[in-house]
Amino acid sequence: MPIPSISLLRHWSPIITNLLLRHVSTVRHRHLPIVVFAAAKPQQQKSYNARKNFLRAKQHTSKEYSSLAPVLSPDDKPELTESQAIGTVAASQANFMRVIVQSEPSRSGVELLCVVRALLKKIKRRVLVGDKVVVGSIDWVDRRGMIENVYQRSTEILDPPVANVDHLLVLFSVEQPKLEPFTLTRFLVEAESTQIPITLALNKVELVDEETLVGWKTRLQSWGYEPLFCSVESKYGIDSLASNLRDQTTVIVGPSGVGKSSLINALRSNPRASDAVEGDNWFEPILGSKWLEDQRVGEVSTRSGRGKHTTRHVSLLPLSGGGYLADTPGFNQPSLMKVTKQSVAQAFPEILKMLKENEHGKCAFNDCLHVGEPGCAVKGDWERYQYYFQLLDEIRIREEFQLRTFGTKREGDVRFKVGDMGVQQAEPRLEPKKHRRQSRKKMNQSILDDLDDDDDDKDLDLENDPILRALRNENQ
Ligand SMILES: Nc1nc2c(ncn2[C@@H]2O[C@H](COP(=O)(O)OP(=O)(O)OP(=O)(O)O)[C@@H](O)[C@H]2O)c(=O)[nH]1
Ligand SMILES: [Zn+2]
Repeated sequence: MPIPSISLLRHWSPIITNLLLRHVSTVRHRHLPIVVFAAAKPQQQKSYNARKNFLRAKQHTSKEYSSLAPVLSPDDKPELTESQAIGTVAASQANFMRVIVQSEPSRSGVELLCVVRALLKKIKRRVLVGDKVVVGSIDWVDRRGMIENVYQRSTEILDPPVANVDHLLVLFSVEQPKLEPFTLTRFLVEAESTQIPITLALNKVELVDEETLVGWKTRLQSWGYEPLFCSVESKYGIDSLASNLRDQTTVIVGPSGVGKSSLINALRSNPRASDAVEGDNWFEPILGSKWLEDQRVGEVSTRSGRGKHTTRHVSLLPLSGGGYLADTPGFNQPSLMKVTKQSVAQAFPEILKMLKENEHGKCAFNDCLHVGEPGCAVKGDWERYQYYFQLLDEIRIREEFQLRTFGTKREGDVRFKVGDMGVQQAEPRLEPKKHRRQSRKKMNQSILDDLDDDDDDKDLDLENDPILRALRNENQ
């Protein structure tokens, strides 16, 4: 069984270049404009940068999985050979992925350093941290393997790119920095728009008196949230947070300085959670693996001053009690890119409650924006109504700008790409479906043709391979 090695990367590069060239010429052929944000007026550019690509999550529908990117369904249990295993991608670095797999027969977790199968790259199937994958060609001694296939994702957030996140922890501090209700609302609206379950926690509670905390609790309850209080400093509330995160993949979201890194470290060294040491989530790391080390709280200021162009590595840190925590506290500026004028109301529990309690269960107009239309079920006597107005206005301005610039206001119609050096680009989606199918057919064929030359696919059962079968089927 060959061990995937760095020499494989050399082998892939002409294929990838070839694909890139093919892609570029397709775009040119259609005379479609590629709009680059840098070309916007300074003011527009600024507001767009500020709204940069934050926490956009996709809830996948089966439609989004074309046969060009076939995935294993969550219930698939492929028969595994001795050199295959199923695992979770815990970190990605350059061309390697660190995958934690269950090794047979001991069933304990083992870290493997993996490359991604060339075919997956060719069909542009991105493997993300958090993905559940099938690893093959495993060398159990050298801890090497190759990612052969990916399972369907339940969710996908894009900044940082993590698959299968099933919990968002929105963390703020009561003081240092002071809890600011509008900023908190922005983060909550962004988090709600992903439709991933949320926990709201307030840190640094040892800095304020009991009365202040009770005040916040009542206030946040009226917003529809049940906040958890904690202090990394005094260890207050860390145990209940730990049990809240158990067995889930959690991303911590919150402004700079509230204590996200500190909390991650505290949770990972929590003695209560470590009762389960060498239990559920224990695995054997590769000697010298650095990605598992503690978050440096000292790195805070460097991180908050992090340039847009810096590459960020995301890793999922296993919690000893079970579950994972994403280690990139990267969400400092909610962009609200995924939120539309019509959907922003869905992110306010107060509005949802008023609609539910209304005798008709809705407003008189289906497209009611709840800004005083006749027959509107949303009444004005609630604290965050002004914030709702403010956000609605901001989103309206963005949608109008998109309409002028891209000829579409739906975020889903514009693709955002982080190009070289992190420059953000947007381009309209390629519209004509027929054309797309045509070129996809050609691409499928060229992938099938290319396969004969691929060393790393030689060991696979090409006849029965699910990905290849799907490509062939589509071309029939
Ligand atoms: N008083 C007090 N300070 C805390 C507490 N938790 C964290 N801190 C301090 O708050 C500062 C910021 O903490 P970090 O964990 O780096 O904050 P962060 O949210 O990761 O910040 P960014 O990395 O900039 O997003 C550090 O000086 C911590 O020591 C707490 O419970 N009480
Ligand atoms: Zn209404």
